[in-house]
Amino acid sequence: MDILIAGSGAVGGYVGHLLQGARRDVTFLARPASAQRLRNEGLKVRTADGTLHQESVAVLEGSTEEPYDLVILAPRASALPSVVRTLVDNGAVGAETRLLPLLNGMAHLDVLERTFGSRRVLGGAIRLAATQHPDGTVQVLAPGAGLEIGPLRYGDGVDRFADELRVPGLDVEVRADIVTAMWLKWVFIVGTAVVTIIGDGRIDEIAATPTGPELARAVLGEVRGITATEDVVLPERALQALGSALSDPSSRFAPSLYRDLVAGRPAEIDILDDLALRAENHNVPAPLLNAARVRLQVANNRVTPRT
Ligand SMILES: NC(=O)C1=CN([C@@H]2O[C@H](COP(=O)(O)OP(=O)(O)OC[C@H]3O[C@@H](n4cnc5c(N)ncnc54)[C@H](OP(=O)(O)O)[C@@H]3O)[C@@H](O)[C@H]2O)C=CC1
Ligand SMILES: CC(C)(CO)C(=O)C(=O)O
Repeated sequence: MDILIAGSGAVGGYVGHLLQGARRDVTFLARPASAQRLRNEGLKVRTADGTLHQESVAVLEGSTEEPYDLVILAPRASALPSVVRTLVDNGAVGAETRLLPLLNGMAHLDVLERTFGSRRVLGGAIRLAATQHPDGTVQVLAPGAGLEIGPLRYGDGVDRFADELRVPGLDVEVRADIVTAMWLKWVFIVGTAVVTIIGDGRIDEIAATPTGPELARAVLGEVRGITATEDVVLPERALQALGSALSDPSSRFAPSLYRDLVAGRPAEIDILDDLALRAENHNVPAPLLNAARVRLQVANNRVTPRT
């Protein structure tokens, strides 16, 4: 199966490394500077045990003669439009190609379905903690990666792709309710981001303060209020688990949005913006979500000044 991975950053790079390690046929779609670096230096991945893996990888140049069987999308939300344009222009997506987006959030699904048609788009959510250093090295921060994949509107062939992606290091689960799984992952990242951005610390540090648990409860309340107006039913058990995760005194967790904020890197604020927009559209108050957005936007404006 020919697999194209669009984006060679933390997610795309690590998934590509795992797939290539299991001899899957992987090619990267990258912007010119990253493509050049991949060709010159190979893909560099430092796994959670500290080992640096450096391996040569195939990089797509120009257009392709044959469409790919599977295109894995791993850019940040802001880069999706340019990735989509490239995929349309270079012929990588054919009638039988399936697209598997691994972005956080849900907004990308509309873009992909509108551009490529619903039949080609699968649902996906990846759990991993990784980041990309300025020299291109993908740094895996914690061992283990889990991928949930499932049909969005059309169920044909998901198992075939799941089997291809089931490689050592990537725990793949097929979910009939992938939309719910994607929502749960989204509210997990939003909830943990709002708590850690406002509290300015890891979950355990915030939980240890007198009013940390109250902040966690208030954030959960906001998330409940927003999701209650959406076309998705999130299981009560899962929402309770989110509540526990937001106030777990033993959790050293901080999501990538907070890690980026602390490291002075541009953070993927779109993940919060999309949920805030849904709240606004349904007149649901979201003061904590909006407070976190202010802090993140101010920080983003400093590192990526508007032109
Ligand atoms: N990091 C994590 O632990 C997790 C992230 N996610 C989600 O996965 C998505 C990707 O995140 P992450 O991997 O961290 O982001 P990174 O910033 O590490 O990687 C994004 C990659 O996309 C590339 N890119 C940008 N524009 C294009 C383009 N036009 N064509 C091809 N490639 C392009 C960038 O290349 P360039 O070097 O040229 O800028 C970069 O390599 C996000 O939605 C994130 O929320 C989900 C789970 C965990
Ligand atoms: C929540 C988590 C760690 C799951 O992979 C994530 O997506 C992120 O921090 O960006």
